[in-house]
Amino acid sequence: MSDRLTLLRPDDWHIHLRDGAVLPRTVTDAARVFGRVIVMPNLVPPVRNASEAEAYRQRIQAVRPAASRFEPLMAIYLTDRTTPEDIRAAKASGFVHAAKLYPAGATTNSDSGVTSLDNIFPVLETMAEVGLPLLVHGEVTHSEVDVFDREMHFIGEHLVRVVERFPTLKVVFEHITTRDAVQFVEASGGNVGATITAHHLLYNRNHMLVGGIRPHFYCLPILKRRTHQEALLDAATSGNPKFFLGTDSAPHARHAKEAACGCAGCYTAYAAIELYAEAFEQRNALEKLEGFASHYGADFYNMPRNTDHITLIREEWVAPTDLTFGEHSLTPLRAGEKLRWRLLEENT
Ligand SMILES: NC(=O)N[C@@H](CC(=O)O)C(=O)O
Ligand SMILES: [Zn+2]
Ligand SMILES: [Zn+2]
Repeated sequence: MSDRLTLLRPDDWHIHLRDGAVLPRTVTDAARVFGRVIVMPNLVPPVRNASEAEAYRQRIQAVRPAASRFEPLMAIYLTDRTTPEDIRAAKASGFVHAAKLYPAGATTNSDSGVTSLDNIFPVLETMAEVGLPLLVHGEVTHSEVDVFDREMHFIGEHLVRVVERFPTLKVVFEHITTRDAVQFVEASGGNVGATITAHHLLYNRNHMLVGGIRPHFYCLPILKRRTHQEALLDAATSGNPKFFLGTDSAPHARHAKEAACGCAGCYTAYAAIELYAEAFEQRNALEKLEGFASHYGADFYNMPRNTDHITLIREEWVAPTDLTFGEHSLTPLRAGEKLRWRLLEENT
């Protein structure tokens, strides 16, 4: 097997760059490899419309590494008060590429999210009409539903209805974590796709809970049992273009994760493509990585694929234990452990 892997430059279709003092960290790490990223809008307050997205985009562009062609693709955050006019303005902006549905209370900074899907049906109608994809954090929020079952319940309770009612709406089921989600996406039309994170391909809930509770593996949707991890690996390495790369790299300062009530989110942007390469290699499917990482997302969003390349070499290195994160520090996923692939910095 080759020790060198050259890929068309990948894109990340789901990332959290945050804001303010931590932007140099998140943007520099993402721009190392990714040509374009879909920037999640769950700031406080959220990015709700084209003008807020434009201001945020400028803050991101201001910290791009010199000479970088890194392009942030913006998404707006749907609330109960989003209007069809907001959608039309977002589409007309040319830099907003999606709208994100956070069920209120489902995850980090989702308090302003949608309380009932029926509230946004006129908005979804307009999105279908103008061709703005819907990105979904697919978990129900009722307290009586077990946290491990929240994604599965979301499919039957909400997603089936949305896909039936708006058959031309493009929908991305974000950061899927279950076999149920894989099967739903496989069975749906070509307008329905899904992103898969590196951490859900590499880990299951045992990694988080056996031998001690490990807060840096805690994210939402939460890591599931191994059989679900296997279903995600099957989907990602299948060559089915409905499944594509979205890291969900979601940094929180170390003190906010190593706490009595720790935040959800794993930081993978510093080594994202290297982690995906490990997952694909475990399946002897490295030849499927380029489609997943560099072709299918762009195709789904009707954007041109990138034209330049990156190269990974098989060479072990040790992940940092500590990254600067504004005035705080950050523990990345895999901190202090070996990684099997390394990015060759000069590109081909
Ligand atoms: N994935 C996470 O665990 N957290 C994300 C929010 C999200 O994508 O749900 C975050 O913003 O921290
Ligand atoms: Zn989410
Ligand atoms: Zn996310």
